Amino acid sequence: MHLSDNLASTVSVADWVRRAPKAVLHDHLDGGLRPATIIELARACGYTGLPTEDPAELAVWFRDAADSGSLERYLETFAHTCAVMQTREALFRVAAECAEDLAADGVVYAEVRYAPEQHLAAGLTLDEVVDAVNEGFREGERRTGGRITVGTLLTGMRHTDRSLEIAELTVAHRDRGVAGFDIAGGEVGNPPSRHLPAFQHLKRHNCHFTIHAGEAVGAESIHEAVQVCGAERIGHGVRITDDIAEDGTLGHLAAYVRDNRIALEVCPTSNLQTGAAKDYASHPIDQLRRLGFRVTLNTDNRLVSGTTMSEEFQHMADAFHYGPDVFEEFTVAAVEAAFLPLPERRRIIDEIVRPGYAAIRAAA
Ligand SMILES: O=c1[nH]cnc2c1ncn2[C@H]1C[C@H](O)[C@@H](CO)O1
Ligand SMILES: [Zn+2]
Repeated sequence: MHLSDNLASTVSVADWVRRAPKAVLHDHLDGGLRPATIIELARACGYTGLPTEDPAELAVWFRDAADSGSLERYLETFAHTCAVMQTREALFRVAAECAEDLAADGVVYAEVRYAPEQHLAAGLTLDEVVDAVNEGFREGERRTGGRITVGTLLTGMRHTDRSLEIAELTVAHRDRGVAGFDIAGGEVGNPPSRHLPAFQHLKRHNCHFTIHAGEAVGAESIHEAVQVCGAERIGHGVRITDDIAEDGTLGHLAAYVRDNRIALEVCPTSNLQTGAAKDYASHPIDQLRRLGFRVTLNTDNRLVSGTTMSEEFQHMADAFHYGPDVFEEFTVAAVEAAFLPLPERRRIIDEIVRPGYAAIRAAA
């Protein structure tokens, strides 16, 4: 009986969830390719390392390989996607398809990130990589009839030493498709303060940035990201719970993050795979939103985590019985924290997000 009850609620939620306007701030370009595209691109560039040439099997392979409880193992799967994203044509195609796939899932605003330094193996320059991805996104937006707006975040990898260069690249391409900067990769042993010159450069040029922190390492990593480096948002950030007592009392860091409205880019399915959370029902997202944190809901990596924005909504609806009001709250929070000019954020909220949820409530 329970099973069929669940099924009934799943079907009805899925229907309106897909139509609901969504915003994603944390989605990796190289973690969200279509499996069939990877296979075609691998053939075109002569990459022979794929574990299978069947698209359905490949999708399952990524999700399973990433589902190890370890961030380091999760990250190993990106060797396959990056291997086939080394030419202008491949980057253009992957970006265009990314915009199409997000729009088909009801995403109206997206910030998609990738590490330009990982796409130089066939001879492209950093500028050529950025131009190819931006042109692909413009093409994808056109194909969807303008239903989605996509900005990019340029990621520096925390285990390499190119972050200042990538920060300079971000400044050079700002206002031309690049919305900001990020630091990603293995967190253990690579604290954000290693990349201080990059953050100082961005600050000097009034550029936006977010930092992956509080995923594999606890509150001290979030402290560095916010207080030493000056992050405006935190990628994941779920381990801020280290600084929250069982009775909900906030420590000074947690209070600072909440009271300064620093957005948490929460990615529940990814957290389950990397071991940052045990299961959906005990995921801290619900506690954090109840405590007043600026919580946004995200995919992280649609292929690698085997998810979509609609599926993340669905998991949260199943775990916490959320309805349209909470999803509207997450979406408004995301657009408010977007690396966009304020009037543009307000326009998306007032003209797209609010009316979209009003229509869903009216139809219920
Ligand atoms: O959740 C993540 N944590 C840290 N690094 C990540 C995560 N998801 C993807 N990455 C890495 C792997 C990609 O190659 C890189 C740039 O998108 O960012
Ligand atoms: Zn990420």
